[in-house]
Amino acid sequence: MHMDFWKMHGLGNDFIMLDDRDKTIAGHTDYSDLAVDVCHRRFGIGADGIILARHSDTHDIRFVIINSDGSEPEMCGNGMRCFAKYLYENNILVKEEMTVQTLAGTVVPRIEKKQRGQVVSVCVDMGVPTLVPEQIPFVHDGDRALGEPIETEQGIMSVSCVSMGNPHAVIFVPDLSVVDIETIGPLVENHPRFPEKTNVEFIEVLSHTALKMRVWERGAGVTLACGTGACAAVAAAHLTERAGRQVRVHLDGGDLDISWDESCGHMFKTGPAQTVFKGTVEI
Ligand SMILES: N[C@@H](CCC[C@H](N)C(=O)O)C(=O)O
Repeated sequence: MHMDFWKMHGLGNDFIMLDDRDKTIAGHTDYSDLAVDVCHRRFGIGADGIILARHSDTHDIRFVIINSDGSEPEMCGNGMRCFAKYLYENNILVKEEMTVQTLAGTVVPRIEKKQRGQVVSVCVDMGVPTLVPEQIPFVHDGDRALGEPIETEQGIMSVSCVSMGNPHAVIFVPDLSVVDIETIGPLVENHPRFPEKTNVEFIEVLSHTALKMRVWERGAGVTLACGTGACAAVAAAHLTERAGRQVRVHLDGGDLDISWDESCGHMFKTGPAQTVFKGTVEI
């Protein structure tokens, strides 16, 4: 079977976008195996994950993401901006604002900027960050979520556990350039206190309005950016009085603007979405 795809990225966090509204891909392959195969950087197309557009009975559309290791997370912030652009430019959903069903609940991307009919920037209502144990699977030591000490073979570190629908462990560091992400990232991701594993964000606070972040993603390893992670980092930074509510997060792949609305409690994330190439692959 031939499968059409768009290869897209949001700040270098890259995805293979698939239109699976009629579930034509099902029956031809297992989705988890498909993700592992096509995301492979040498034997496949290469990506951090695949994203499927599916029919929804309750929302404009349903969003499904599968990490490059075949696991299915609840949400993806950078992928959501690509998703809105993919739907809009493919005439699947020509709406400036759309309601999207995800495993993390309803997410609302709004197309911010277009150039010559093409979407270049999207603002996503990412919902409300939470620290409650039911939302962020973490074996709590007491009732803290911020600055929780966990022990790894690299020593004791303080993690702030934030859910954006998917789990995040935010670690504040004085100097990001000396952090060994490839070693510490997987130790925290797979730490027994995170029964569903976790994404791990390393944050250097630059000012009250700017954070520098590098990320180790659950199911994908080091990526150039993570949208849900940037929101989790701003939540943790604000709640610990390290930052305000309007913050620019500098990532390896570029910048995201995060705004945490005080009245509704929602986080809004604005950034670019880009198409790399379009193609067809045999599965
Ligand atoms: N890169 C994404 C997050 C993708 C899912 C994550 N790896 C997980 O397993 O939760 C983002 O931009 O949010």
